[in-house]
Amino acid sequence: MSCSINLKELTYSNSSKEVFKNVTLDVSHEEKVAIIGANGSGKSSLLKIIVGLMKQSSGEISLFHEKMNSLKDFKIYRSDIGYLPQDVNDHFLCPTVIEDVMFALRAKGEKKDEAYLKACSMLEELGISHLENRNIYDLSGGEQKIVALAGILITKPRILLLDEPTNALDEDAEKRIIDILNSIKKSMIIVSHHKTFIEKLAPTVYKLTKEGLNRI
Ligand SMILES: Nc1ncnc2c1ncn2[C@@H]1O[C@H](COP(=O)(O)OP(=O)(O)OP(=O)(O)O)[C@@H](O)[C@H]1O
Repeated sequence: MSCSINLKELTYSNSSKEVFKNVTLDVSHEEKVAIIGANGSGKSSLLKIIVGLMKQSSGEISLFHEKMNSLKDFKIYRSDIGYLPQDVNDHFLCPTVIEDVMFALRAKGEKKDEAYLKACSMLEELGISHLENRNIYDLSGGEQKIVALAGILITKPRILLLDEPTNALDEDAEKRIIDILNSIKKSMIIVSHHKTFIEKLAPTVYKLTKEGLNRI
């Protein structure tokens, strides 16, 4: 089966310690994989490394069978990867919800009317139409998380890397996110501490420790 993401013996050390080593993982086309692990085990760092925001200490990353040797290589695939950070505070580029969700489509050259209609339908699908004209920085943490997800899903990336997507969400919002993510046929890596969420979404679960990534 074709692989979207291949990680080979990744090691990552920050300024004070080795965070993890021997991380090897293949994520197939349309496969959904969850990563769990203790606080500080390096889950967020691993996602940032896969998306090219941080650099591994050693080891190899391939996206769509292309080896990522430099930032330039990651740039080629930037629009193919939808990355939802754990903390979405710095993620937004526009003041209002609708403008922000439309932003990536407008940047790709889509006409304003078409981008608006697509953004409205995305907000509706995620159950947040009522937030359309709200200032993003007046929203709650959970509301901001869903808006950030809307801005990612609307661009239809080939891979989704989601860091704690249901953190701070209420039960209804979490259920909507599970239904939507289940309906999306894409490769995904989902980092979460939320057991029931993972069980409903990802058949393959790995645990990250400083010794490596092990399937559980
Ligand atoms: N900006 C930073 N500067 C220095 N060290 C950092 C920074 N961010 C994270 N770390 C450290 O790197 C290690 C891995 O952090 P990371 O956030 O990747 O872990 P995590 O598994 O995602 O944790 P959590 O489950 O708490 O979100 C931790 O020891 C953390 O203290």
